Amino acid sequence: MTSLINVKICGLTDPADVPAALFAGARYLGFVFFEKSPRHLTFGDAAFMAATVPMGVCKVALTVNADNAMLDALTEQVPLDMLQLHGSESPERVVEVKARYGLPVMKAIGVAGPEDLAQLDEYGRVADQLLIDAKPPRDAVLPGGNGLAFDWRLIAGRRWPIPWMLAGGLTPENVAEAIALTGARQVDVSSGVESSRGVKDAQLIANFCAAALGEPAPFFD
Ligand SMILES: O=C(O)c1ccccc1N[C@@H]1O[C@H](COP(=O)(O)O)[C@@H](O)[C@H]1O
Repeated sequence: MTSLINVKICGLTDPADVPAALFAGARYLGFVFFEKSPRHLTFGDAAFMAATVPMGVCKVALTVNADNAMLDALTEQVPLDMLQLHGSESPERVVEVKARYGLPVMKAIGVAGPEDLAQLDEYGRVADQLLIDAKPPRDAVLPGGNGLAFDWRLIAGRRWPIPWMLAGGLTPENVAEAIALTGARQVDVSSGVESSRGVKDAQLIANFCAAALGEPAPFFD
């Protein structure tokens, strides 16, 4: 039976992370292009990993306030299926990026309180998907990928104009509850499937996907 939940494993750093995520059932793989991140990839390393991803699995490039020169080089050198904009890109910039690269755009929105929810409708008019993440602390180096959750009750029962993903502090232990509470059909994880910062763990990836998909987790010896 096909599961109704799509999982994105974000921040792959090792070529072995690709088969680990595919075997676990991930439908989206995220590659980070942000130098301050421990998951940052060179275009060459990302192209090598992306070449091993079968058709039908979405290869997502995560960027933060990237300019056209950076995105030109990225899209020329790495085969991609989607751009994830995880900075303070305006709705106008989302429109511009979509038109310039011809790729679907997923806009990340940081949520901490009810005052952050108005942007969901605004970006819902221009993006192809929304990614709802915890708003980073004021002094955070990274605008995401911090392993922080937000109060999921803020978005429970919401009507969404376009497809969306839930992210932020998800783990194998809490993802089923997060799905049940928010009604998310897509979930995104980075820190929660790492053995140390920036290092993905095949068992944790399998546990996360199994928990999201409502299946028993395989055990790797
Ligand atoms: O993962 C990163 O290093 C990163 C860097 C800059 C912006 C976003 C980043 N990650 C995204 O944040 C979500 C949530 O991460 P976490 O599970 O809470 O660690 C992640 O899935 C990425 O989409």
